[in-house]
Amino acid sequence: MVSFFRRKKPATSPSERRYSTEELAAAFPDALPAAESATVEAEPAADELTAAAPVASAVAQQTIAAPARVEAAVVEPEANAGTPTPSLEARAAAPVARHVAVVAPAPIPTPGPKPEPVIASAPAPADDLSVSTPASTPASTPSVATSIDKPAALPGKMGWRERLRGTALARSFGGLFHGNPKLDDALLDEIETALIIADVGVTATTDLVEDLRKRMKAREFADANALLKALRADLIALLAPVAVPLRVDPDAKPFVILTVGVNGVGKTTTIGKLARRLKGEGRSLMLAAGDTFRAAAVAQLQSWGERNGVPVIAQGQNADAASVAFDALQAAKARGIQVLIADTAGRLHTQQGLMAELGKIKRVIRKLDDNAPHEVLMVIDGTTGQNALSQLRQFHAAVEVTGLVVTKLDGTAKGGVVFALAREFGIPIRFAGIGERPEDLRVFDAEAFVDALLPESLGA
Ligand SMILES: Nc1nc2c(ncn2[C@@H]2O[C@H](COP(=O)(O)OP(=O)(O)OP(=O)(O)O)[C@@H](O)[C@H]2O)c(=O)[nH]1
Repeated sequence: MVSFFRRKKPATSPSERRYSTEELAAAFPDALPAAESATVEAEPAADELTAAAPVASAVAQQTIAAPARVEAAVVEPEANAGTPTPSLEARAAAPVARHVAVVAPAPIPTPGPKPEPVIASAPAPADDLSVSTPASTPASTPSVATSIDKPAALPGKMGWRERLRGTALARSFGGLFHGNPKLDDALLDEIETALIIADVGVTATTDLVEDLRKRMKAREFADANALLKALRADLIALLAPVAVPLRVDPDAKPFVILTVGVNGVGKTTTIGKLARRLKGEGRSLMLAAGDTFRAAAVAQLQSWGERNGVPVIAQGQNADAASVAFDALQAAKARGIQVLIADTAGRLHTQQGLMAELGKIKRVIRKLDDNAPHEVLMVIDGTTGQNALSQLRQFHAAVEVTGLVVTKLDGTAKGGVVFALAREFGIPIRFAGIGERPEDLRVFDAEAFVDALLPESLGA
């Protein structure tokens, strides 16, 4: 680890690295133009990729204006006004409609011709989850509205590389392996630095680098390219055990997914994307608007549900999140829904009272189903770095997290925290968020992720 303090800079600064059209063509000989490639291997909701149609400017304006309209759509349940909330046991026997506001699904627009791409001048507001397909827009598949100034991710592994190119790890490795470096200790020191700076964590980094050093000394690598291949295999081996996709148990009626995480990590957005994916797989869905702290979060889900034909159970702002989840589960059972996704308010892992509330949500829904929630999905912001580890530790202690979504890996993420999470917890990473568009929620693919961080070969 001492070597971390005595190493030189890569010969080429990662930020200076540019890829020519020829280099890209050579790197991706099989790549099709985005419009032609509608299918992605290992991506169950391949239909989402076609839903990535660029959004027309009119739609963009509608989206930005949406919050006002959405606010009006929040329905306060009449039964709650001035009436004391009955005990959960009493409510278990009572008709669902007394307590909940169910947003009736709107008819699903039929897919039509794609609008011409128009680049919006400004990104969408931070909490803009509402669907960007107003009724007056030429029919196109509704999408969760997010920032609209970025091109859609390209399908398949190429999409990963495109989106993760900006991460610290990808830039460091790009610089390091550019121009056939010598196979020596200095190269290993540089790799060590890159991994530590990218938040892979000291232990994981030391293990990786020392293994490579031993093999180098044993003359296992003919050149730096062989070392790069070995590094790739080691990184994939670290992630492979956690690349376990979410499996919806058809016997769970409904399969309940409880989403948790700290503020602003992308929970509500992820729910929209996930709901879209599950719906695309032909499952019946219901959403529970359990983020009762933030009125906009309730409105986001309601608006999204309305436009996508997905019922949303909501109560007023500041309602008891456990009560919302309970009502939703009761309603989902009554309707024979296959998947219920419950949102929760973002909370800091250090806020003991709020963390305890998560445990309460779990206990309350277990009054209706001993096995619920079937998945406690924690959303982690990939830009958080090592703090993500303490977040997961606390949430896991409170609600026993069963799956992770690491979002914003496309942004200013360093990329390494995914390895640190995998190594320390071994909890399945179900999805990776590599952009703000619906199709950018990808089933986590260890190979695609590692390949997006490493150059394809020396000199690439
Ligand atoms: N670049 C990028 N942005 C993302 C991704 N996922 C979510 N976001 C953005 O993150 C921001 C916050 O998302 P929300 O869904 O509102 O976060 P939240 O966790 O529900 O927030 P709270 O309700 O405050 O806890 C939004 O601007 C999203 O568009 C991703 O994978 N990449």
